[in-house]
Amino acid sequence: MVTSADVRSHASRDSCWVIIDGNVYDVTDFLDHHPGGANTILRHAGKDATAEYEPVHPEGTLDAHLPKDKHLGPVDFTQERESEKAAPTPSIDKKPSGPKQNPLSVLQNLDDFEIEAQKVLPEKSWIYYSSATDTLSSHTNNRVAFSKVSLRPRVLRNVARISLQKTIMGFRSSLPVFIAPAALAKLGHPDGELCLTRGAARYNIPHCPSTYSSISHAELAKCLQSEQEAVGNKRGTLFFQLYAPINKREGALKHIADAKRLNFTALVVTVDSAVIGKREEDERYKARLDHDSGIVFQANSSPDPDPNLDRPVPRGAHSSTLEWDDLIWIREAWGKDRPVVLKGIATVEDVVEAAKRRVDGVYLSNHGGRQLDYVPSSLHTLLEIRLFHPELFDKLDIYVDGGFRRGTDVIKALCLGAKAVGLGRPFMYSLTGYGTGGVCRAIEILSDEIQTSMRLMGVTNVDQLDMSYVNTALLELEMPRLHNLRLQGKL
Ligand code: HEM
Ligand SMILES: Cc1cc2nc3c(=O)[nH]c(=O)nc-3n(C[C@H](O)[C@H](O)[C@H](O)COP(=O)(O)O)c2cc1C
Repeated sequence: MVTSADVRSHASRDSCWVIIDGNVYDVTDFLDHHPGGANTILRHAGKDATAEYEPVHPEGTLDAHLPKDKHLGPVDFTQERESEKAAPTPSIDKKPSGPKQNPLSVLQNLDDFEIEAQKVLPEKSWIYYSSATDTLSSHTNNRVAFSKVSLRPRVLRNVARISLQKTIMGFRSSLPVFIAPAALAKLGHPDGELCLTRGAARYNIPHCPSTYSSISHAELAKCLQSEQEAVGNKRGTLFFQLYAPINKREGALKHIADAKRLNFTALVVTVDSAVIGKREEDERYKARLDHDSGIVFQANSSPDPDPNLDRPVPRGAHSSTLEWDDLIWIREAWGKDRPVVLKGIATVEDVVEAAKRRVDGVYLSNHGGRQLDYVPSSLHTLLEIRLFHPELFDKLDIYVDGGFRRGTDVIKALCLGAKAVGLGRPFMYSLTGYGTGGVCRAIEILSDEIQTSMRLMGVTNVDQLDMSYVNTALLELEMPRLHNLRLQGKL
């Protein structure tokens, strides 16, 4: 037993203890390895951190990541007067009761879910879901690109019966759409990612949970299985999104082994996150909390980095040393039978690189505008491939995400050659407050929009969609220019 007075006396960066669920943990050495940042924990140093910890970590996190000798045992309050007990950190982030969410039947499009989510999400969670990097240029590009591609509908065709089925990373999906990896779904609903797995299974589309799922991957696999047993059918599938951890190979191999054991059917390796982007809204909010908790401000990066010093990489929550050659052992560990896809590619050159490696697909993405600023939308990169290296579409499968909100957005990407489209924030917003029902309604709306637009375009099968159905002249104006000749192999 550890007394709560003891816990209170370990409240600094040099010695940091926290209480979680009645047990005391020494997290001093872990501070600089915490993917959510050291200050996130330091704010609770010497206190009860359960209320902050619980909604963002799956069961078993402490057992899996904190060495046993740092589990100091249950906290003993008996030697204290009631008034001295280590109280939970005061809840700094409760949403004052505001307007109620509209019934799901009233919502008409995926943007409506964003409005409803903002009504109920506490400020910190809203910022986490909605924020993007630096000037928001990458984030804005994602939406703006859709307005630069118009549709070219054909008429007088029988469009009564249509098919939306697509094979996505080896899985025959009912829609050309999947749920993109997004961490911490429990911020939006206590069932967290379970809502996404259930919704995806019920509509027979894939769900790709994040490495940082707030529900454990094992629970998601169990959830999928029980959804499938309920209908006596193999509906839905789970893909595994992999961030290579700081200890790269060792950590990644452990994730891959878990993914295989739990029967995840594709491995999606995120490659755009050597460091975490500078999401200013997030950082401003956390800096305010730090200031209020008396944490002394420290700049993120040294103004004069010394390449010879072996220090943790600033903003380096995951491996910053992942390279193309690492794909060899990743493929070996994952095996040949199930697809490996690289997520976070933004240039045609990197698609060429990927095609030389043994990967099954690339997933064009600027991470919803959350990583590097001024990165093109995935629609833009698709067009680059189409113009400069169209043969790549035959060599590997190309998936996309970023700013997709409408059925017509999905159709445009399919016309340019994408196999399927991922959506991140819309599904996080859809589960917020509404749970599984919200996710189901979001999928229904998207499916309805895709079907309606296809019929109005004179198309009965998603595989018929090609460049003849779009006018890309405006977006073509933005293609890299001086670069063109090199891209075409003429320089
Ligand atoms: C021991 C006390 C811990 C506390 C108080 C704590 C608290 C938090 C909080 C509040 C967040 C949300 C993000 C933020 O507000 O910055 C977070 C994120 C996270 N934590 Fe912890 N955590 C603890 C331990 C751990 C452990 C042992 C792990 C295991 C690796 C872990 C992994 C993560 C991950 C992966 C994220 C998500 C990062 C992201 O996507 O931004 N945490 N943590
Ligand atoms: C709240 C949030 C968390 C995310 N977490 C992850 C993650 O853990 N892994 C990852 O590869 N991408 C992550 N992403 C990026 C998404 O997979 C996806 O690329 C992006 O959300 C697509 O843009 P959209 O939100 O406009 O649909 C996250 C995005 C958001 C909004």
